[in-house]
Amino acid sequence: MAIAGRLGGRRHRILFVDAFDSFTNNIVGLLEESCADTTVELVHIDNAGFQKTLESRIDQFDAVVVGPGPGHPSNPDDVGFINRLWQLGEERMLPILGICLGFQSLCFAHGATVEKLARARHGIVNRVTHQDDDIFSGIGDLEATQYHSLRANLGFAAGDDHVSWTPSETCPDLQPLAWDVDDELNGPIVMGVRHTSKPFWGVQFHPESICTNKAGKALIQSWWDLARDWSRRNGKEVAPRLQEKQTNGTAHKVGGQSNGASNGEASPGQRGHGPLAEYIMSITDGRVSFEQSVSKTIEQLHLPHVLEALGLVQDQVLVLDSQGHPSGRYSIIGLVTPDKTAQVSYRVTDKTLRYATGPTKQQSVQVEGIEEIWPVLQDALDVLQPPTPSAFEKNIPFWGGFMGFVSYEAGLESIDVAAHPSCKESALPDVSFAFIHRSIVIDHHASNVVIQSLLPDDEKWLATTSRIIDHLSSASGPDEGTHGRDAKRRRTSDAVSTGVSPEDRFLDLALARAQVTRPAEREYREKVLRCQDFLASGDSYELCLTDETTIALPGEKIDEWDLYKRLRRNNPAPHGAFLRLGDMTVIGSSPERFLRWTREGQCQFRPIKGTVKKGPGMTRERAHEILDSSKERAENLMIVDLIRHDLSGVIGADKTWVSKLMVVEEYETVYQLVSVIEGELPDKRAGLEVLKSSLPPGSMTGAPKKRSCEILRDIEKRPRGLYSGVIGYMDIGGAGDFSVVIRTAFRGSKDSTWRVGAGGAVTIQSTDEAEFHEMETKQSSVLASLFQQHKKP
Ligand SMILES: C=C(O[C@@H]1C=C(C(=O)O)C=C[C@H]1O)C(=O)O
Ligand SMILES: NC(=O)CC[C@H](N)C(=O)O
Repeated sequence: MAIAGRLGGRRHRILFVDAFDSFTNNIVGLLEESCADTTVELVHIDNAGFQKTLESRIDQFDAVVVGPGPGHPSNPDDVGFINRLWQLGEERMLPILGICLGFQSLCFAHGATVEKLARARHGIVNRVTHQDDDIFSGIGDLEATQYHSLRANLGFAAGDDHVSWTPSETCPDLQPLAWDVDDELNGPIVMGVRHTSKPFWGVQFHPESICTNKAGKALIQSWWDLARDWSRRNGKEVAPRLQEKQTNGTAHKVGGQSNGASNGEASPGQRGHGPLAEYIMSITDGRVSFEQSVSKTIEQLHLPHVLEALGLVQDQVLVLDSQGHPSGRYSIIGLVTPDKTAQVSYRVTDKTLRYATGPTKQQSVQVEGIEEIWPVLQDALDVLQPPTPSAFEKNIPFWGGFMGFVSYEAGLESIDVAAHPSCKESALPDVSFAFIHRSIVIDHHASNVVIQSLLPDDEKWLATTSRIIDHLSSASGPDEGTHGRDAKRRRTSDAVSTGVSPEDRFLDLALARAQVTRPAEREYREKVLRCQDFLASGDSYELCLTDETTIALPGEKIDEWDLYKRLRRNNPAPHGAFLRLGDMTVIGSSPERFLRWTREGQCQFRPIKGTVKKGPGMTRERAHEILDSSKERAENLMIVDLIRHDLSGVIGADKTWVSKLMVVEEYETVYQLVSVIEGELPDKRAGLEVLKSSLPPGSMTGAPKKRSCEILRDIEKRPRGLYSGVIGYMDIGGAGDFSVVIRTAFRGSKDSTWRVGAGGAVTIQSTDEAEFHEMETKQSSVLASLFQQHKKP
């Protein structure tokens, strides 16, 4: 076996062939971890350059791993050049391991039919039966995750209900090595094979999944040992190359351009400072003040009172509001200052970046043909980095910087999926941020408030703001923003004592004339069934189907702030948002954090997948029982594996871990299943790179992400816009925090129609009826909150 000392820093090379799966980087990480002294290099199945010179390029590798992916091995678009690998001549032969689609393609090339399962197995964790032989030798009991719709049929006699360990007449060259024998509906499914004379192996399951037990890693080690043995015996050892080891799990890309998603490839970055950074600096004549901040302890502070007292609710403003939810700690108010606050926006349809100060739009600048907006934002953050961070309250997550949102379609752009053509009709921005100099951060746990400004000579504003807040905290009543046991009682008493205010009466009058258009049940259920056709054919493992409800209020002047206060009162959630930014107004109460990163370099995703509605007869215990079912767990597992892939593509699999797997959390109207995926960033700038590389949020797409988004676009036939995007901030100190835009209403400032998206993950185990009701539950958690003065007890 290769030992580091003998190799003297030289490394073996494994080629990973990526069929655009969403678990690729997890496999790359597992290979790096399991195969000593090895570098993994990645090529996409459609890489034209690589295909042209495949034979000579393959010679430079010790082994190949052919990965999973959507589709069927008989479809050239799904497998690209994979089928050619099984035809390599004697002189080019090398060890190859196929995983899932790669396994199916091995079987297909050797005589098997690849057919649909009676019921697809996505996110199912099950025992794999093997004979402790070949690559399964010494690995112990194997529990493995499966993500497949198709099966390889090696041609054992129909009706044969017991497994075979010898080749069949149809596939004489393939020896079965493992089976899943527990699925009554599908019967025994072959889970592993080896070629009887060539160094080809394949497994139907996913050894890299978070729910595959440690035998998954042992299997990869065992394969690598056999692969190395074969190479030695056949005089095929490639001289190990002298190479830098890359971060585990972030494979080098081979062979130049591919037609696929960027998959975490580093963007070129900019030399010097770009026009946006210069522009923001010019607003303050190149001066930035970092030291002015006032911190005070307050007992009771009601966020709406702060905004109202400061006169912020009628103009442009950004509020990230934890809405008094026990798990939300901070609320952040970003102030838009006329002629000082740069507002930056970008639309995917015209690829034009626009920026201006404040709503006056004087000095508006347009930059066309923008390739990527992310380096432009990073550049501006770099310029404004505080030189002496110690002058700031360390615990305050936002010191100043960009606050705003990114739409679903901007996320599609980053994975190279074209938006639905009707997107062209929308005038709304896909990326919109304001560079916030003045902000107020309330820490509801520590009961303090910090008033901050990055503007030079801003003492007067700090003093005035401070005085107003002082006055409020001494005068205010019970606080919605407090947490802990009393929070709920206080909220309720606050609500009850409020009675019917004039604002509420005014809102009711306007809302009574609203035209609400909801998704039609029949059509939604048909869409669920269409999704399931794609799940059954192997094109997707999970599809987060969504639709939109519209609330048209033609001719009605509605107070958006009053509407928002209703939403936060009736449906509080930790990631509330009230944004009046550029041409958009947003009111939301999202329960889901997307991604947060700290200045110290920790990052965290918190996907929600699995929802149970509260109601008569639904106890906490019953909700736990339902959320513990294989359907709900499968939904969640797929997203956890997907996010592990997204994150490790940037920071490496060895810096990525899952700290919570499928825990039940309670919200106002639903119970949800939540997981937490964490990582360690190499530097401050990596936060933005992780954000960009992980959009759109996996919990809103399904897996594999790219193919699933294409399918959803063609089924949903509408732009999702801000819904399914993210809202949050990136601060100058290097921290960031974004929530997933769900349970949210938004509209363009010139539109009289509010849009409220809602949906849920469709899996093969879903029923169209239940999916429709899940979508309705989520949609009505927003609608009912807007239309009712107070939530019915
Ligand atoms: C699609 C929505 O929610 C997403 C889907 C969930 C699910 O399928 O259980 C849960 C939370 C969100 O990630 C929505 O709220 O509209
Ligand atoms: N995970 C996979 O590679 C899936 C392979 C194939 N598309 C199937 O669904 O069976």
